[in-house]
Amino acid sequence: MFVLVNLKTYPCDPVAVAEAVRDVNETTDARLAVAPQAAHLERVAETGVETWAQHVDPIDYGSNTGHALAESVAEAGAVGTLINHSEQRLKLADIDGSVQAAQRADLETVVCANNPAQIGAAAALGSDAVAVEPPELIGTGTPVSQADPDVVEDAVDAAAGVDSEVSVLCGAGISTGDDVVAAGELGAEGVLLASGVAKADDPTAALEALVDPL
Ligand SMILES: O=C(CO)COP(=O)(O)O
Repeated sequence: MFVLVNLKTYPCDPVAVAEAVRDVNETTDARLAVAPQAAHLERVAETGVETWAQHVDPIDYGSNTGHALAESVAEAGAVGTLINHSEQRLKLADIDGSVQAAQRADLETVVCANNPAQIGAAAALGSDAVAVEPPELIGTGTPVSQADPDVVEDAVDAAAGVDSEVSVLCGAGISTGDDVVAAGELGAEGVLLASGVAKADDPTAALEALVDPL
């Protein structure tokens, strides 16, 4: 299972969480990575953890003030990027452009979507993976894999119907090892999560509990 920890703009210490992710990654067959804010990418990547960006824009070098250029994200140490997170939604054409920008910079891509219908559209854009995250469950602690298992199964079916190579992650409310196991049983190859680690008093303990049953 791929466990991608999104730090959003939570007021956690990104380097401390990155070190926890790096260290727990050494103890498990699961693949762990962390997605800090753009301003923290370099410091996080220097820990040696697998580092992802939270977003890249559908742009190239040039006059694009305030945008996230895929090449700069990669130079800062990111090896992959989220695109179209529920908190950073893009138009379809811009999702397509961001996937192409990320691929130009050799970044792995996960395109997020709110529901299985959007997953089908996202899977058509050539990303490495798609992630279904029902917005109403994000940050609630109520896991999508248990509260709304149909969403995960339908997302897996929708992606497979478009591109059998694209892997499917799920996210929203995931915070325990049981949640991750349930996601896997529904066909997801990984999970996206945030508050369960970024807001934990002890991120290492939270991560250990997440991967323990895997
Ligand atoms: O948005 C998410 C991950 O990208 C999910 O957030 P939570 O894990 O806090 O529900």
